Amino acid sequence: MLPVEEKQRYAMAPGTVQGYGQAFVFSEDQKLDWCNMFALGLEPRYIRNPKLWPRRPAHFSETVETYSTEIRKLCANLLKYIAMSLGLKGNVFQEMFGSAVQAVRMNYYPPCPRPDLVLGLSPHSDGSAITVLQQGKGNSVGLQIFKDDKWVPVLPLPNALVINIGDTLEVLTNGKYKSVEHRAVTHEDKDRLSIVTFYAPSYEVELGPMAELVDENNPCKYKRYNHGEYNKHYITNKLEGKKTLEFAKIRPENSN
Ligand SMILES: O=C(O)CCC(=O)C(=O)O
Ligand SMILES: [Fe+2]
Repeated sequence: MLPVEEKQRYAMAPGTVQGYGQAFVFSEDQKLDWCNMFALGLEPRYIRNPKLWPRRPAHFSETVETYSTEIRKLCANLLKYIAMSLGLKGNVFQEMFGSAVQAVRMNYYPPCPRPDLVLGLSPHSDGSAITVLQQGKGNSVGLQIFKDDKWVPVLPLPNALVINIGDTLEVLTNGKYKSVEHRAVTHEDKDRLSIVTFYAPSYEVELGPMAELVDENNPCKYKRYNHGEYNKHYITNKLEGKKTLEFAKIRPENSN
């Protein structure tokens, strides 16, 4: 691990999400999560901030590059099969997304003397279409998903990736695929690392439920919006369950 002074060179500027630090902090009295994040935008190239790419360890950038190229292919493939599972053409998401946005976040959760008092990462759904999450080898259980009104632990399996559905896919599929609310808890004497890739449409794309998935039995639940605006809304609000998806919801009072 790099010394803290070196990590500070890559510090996350307030209101941004790239670099080292804690994202989603908006007030002095907000209870902070027990987590150090390091995040980098990867694709399209213009979202990269080269000043935030650490020079040490020597192979860091190359490793991130190789890993991300493979994960990008995986995301494109998963979306192809998700499209087919909905009876749609395999390439619909690829065509719709344009140059897909890809970012990586490494979350480090140090051991926490009072896991009962503080979360590693507050409950949220991801704003992405899909998220690929890798948990450190031999890590303790930290990730939990909210299912049937309960927090359910996601056991780390050796050599397995966790795939989470994000808000964008919920909107596009008009709720057929639902984004998963999740959080991370801490451990009294074990640390934990997760490496998380977010894959989403290009910022200039206009999104809304796909026409093929809307009919009289499945009325349109979400409005059309610009993905860049949604992303801005997402990163300028604290993590709070699936609250960010409210942005896209058609409210009963203006649904007709
Ligand atoms: O550390 C984890 O397992 C959860 C990370 C996560 O949900 C995120 O980075 O969005
Ligand atoms: Fe997440």
